[in-house]
Amino acid sequence: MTQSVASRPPLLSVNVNAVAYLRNRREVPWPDLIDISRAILQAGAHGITVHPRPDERHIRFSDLPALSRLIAEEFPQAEFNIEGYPTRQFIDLVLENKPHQVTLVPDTPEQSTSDHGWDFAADGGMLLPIAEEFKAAGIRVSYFVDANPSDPALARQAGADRIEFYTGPYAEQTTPGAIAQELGKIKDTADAARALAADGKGALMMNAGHDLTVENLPGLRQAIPDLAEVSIGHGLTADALMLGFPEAVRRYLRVLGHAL
Ligand SMILES: CC(=O)[C@@H](O)[C@H](O)COP(=O)(O)O
Ligand SMILES: NCC(=O)COP(=O)(O)O
Repeated sequence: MTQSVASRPPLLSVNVNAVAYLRNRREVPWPDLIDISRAILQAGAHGITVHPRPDERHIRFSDLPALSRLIAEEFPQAEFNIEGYPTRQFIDLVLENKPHQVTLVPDTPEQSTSDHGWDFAADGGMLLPIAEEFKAAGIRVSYFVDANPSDPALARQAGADRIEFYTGPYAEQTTPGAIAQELGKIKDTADAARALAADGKGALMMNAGHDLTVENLPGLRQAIPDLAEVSIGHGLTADALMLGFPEAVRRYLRVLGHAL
C-alpha cells in the first residue's frame, strides 16, 4: 500500500459490517465473516474495513483478532482499517489488533450510522494525543470529515495522516444541481487538503466513504482524481446479494478504474 496515489485509481476497502449484522440475527456462526472477507480479498479488493460499535450490533470485538490474522497471514499486501469513536476501550482494541489504518469517527453510541464529520474546533485538542498514540504504534490515522475547506488544516493540526470525506450528503442528492453543489464542496475541500503539501509536511491524503455505489462513484472520482481509498459496505453488500461478493467486488473495482 505504498504506491504513489496520483498514479493509480483509488484502492477499494470493503466494509463488512453488514455481513456481521446478518450473522448476528441468529446464534449461528454464518455467514462467516472470515470466509466472506477472504472471498472479497481473493476477488481483488485492497482491504477490509470494520466499524465496531459499543453495542457490538454487527462487528463484535472478538471478530477483530481473526480478521487481523487473515490479512496478515493470507493477504499481506492488503490493508486492515478499523473505524470508530475513540473511547479508551476502542483505542485499546485498535492497539491490540494493529490495523494499518484507524479512521476516527465522531459517532455517539446510539447513532444508527455515521452522519457527520469531526468538529475540530471543539475536539481537535482531545484528538491530537490519541492520534499520537496510534502513530507511535505504527498505525496510520485518518479522520472522518465533512466537505468543509477549513477542515483539512485543522485535521492536520490534530495529527491526521489522512482525511476521509463523509460522502453521505453527496450520495443522497437526486437532482443534477444539488449533486453539483455537493461535489463543488468536496472539490474545494480536496483543494485545501492538497494545498497543505506546501507546508513541508507532505500531502494530506484523501479517503472517502458512506453510501458510495457504482452509480455515484464516477462523479466522486472526477471531483477527487487523486483519491487514495474508498471504503464501501452497504451498497456493495446489496449488490453482492444479487451477484455474489466476488462479482460485486470486481464490479466496483472496474468502476474505480482498476484493470481486471
Ligand atoms: C464511517 C462510515 O461512514 C461507515 O463506517 C459507516 O458508519 C458504517 O457503519 P454502519 O455499518 O454501522 O452504518
Ligand atoms: N468509511 C465508510 C464505510 O466504511 C462504508 O460505509 P457504507 O458504504 O456502509 O455507507
